[in-house]
Amino acid sequence: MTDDIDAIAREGTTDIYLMLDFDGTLIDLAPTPDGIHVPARLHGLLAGLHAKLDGRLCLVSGREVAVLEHFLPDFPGDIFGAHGAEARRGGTLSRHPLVGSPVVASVQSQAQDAVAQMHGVTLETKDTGAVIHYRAVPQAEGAARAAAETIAAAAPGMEMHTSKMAFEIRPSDASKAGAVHAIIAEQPSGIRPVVIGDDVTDEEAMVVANAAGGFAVRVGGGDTCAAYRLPDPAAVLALLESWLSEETL
Ligand SMILES: O=P(O)(O)OC[C@H]1O[C@H](O[C@H]2O[C@H](CO)[C@@H](O)[C@H](O)[C@H]2O)[C@H](O)[C@@H](O)[C@@H]1O
Repeated sequence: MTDDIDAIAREGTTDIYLMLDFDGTLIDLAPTPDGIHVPARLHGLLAGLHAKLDGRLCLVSGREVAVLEHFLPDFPGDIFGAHGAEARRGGTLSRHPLVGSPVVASVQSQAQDAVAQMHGVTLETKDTGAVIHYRAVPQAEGAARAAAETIAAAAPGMEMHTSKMAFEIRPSDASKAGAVHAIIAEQPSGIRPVVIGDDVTDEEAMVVANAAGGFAVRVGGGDTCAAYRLPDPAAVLALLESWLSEETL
């Protein structure tokens, strides 16, 4: 494991397919999901690198595709959203079969009732499920977890997943690993998948990238299967800038 940004940069861009997480990787975490700040230079950086990589750059995020389109309106690449339960590929959006279902509606309704009982805990709804956030009241973690587990256990086809100061109920067959598998299956041999992420939800994608001959970069702390580590999103942007400015032989 190394946190040497230069060592990662030397991996080069000639044969990589770059898969980027959003929160905590490209942008700093914030008190609320809507409270994030997107650095102005990120837009041009992603567009420039997408072009340099001949399109081999995508987002793989827990956020919904529509939310990512809101924060990154000019992003030209493919977007895997809602932990792989949604995908915008070549401009066409596909969504998990549970979107719009009574199952998801019931999950959201129960989650709304649950957070109403927990002071400071908030609800983020997605068309694929619900997220119970306790960042403002860390002492509510146990109650939030119990509520999310109970709701998920009663929802066919859904599971509870742990995120940063949050518990999400989402389709059990959706994952960031599935997104990486889909990309790899389309690429010619010799292209190395590269996953950069900060959370436990990114680790399953990193495992796939490693197994396919690529590599991963973990942002921040936590156990990881990644070969590299960077301290924060500022370092990730510096890496991307380094890759963008490298001379291709
Ligand atoms: O896969 P990601 O792109 O990293 O998205 C993961 C989740 O990110 C968001 O929640 C996290 O970031 C918030 C803003 O910084 C923070 O307030 C929250 O505590 C974090 O859990 C987003 O709200 C979720 O929907 C994403 O699944």
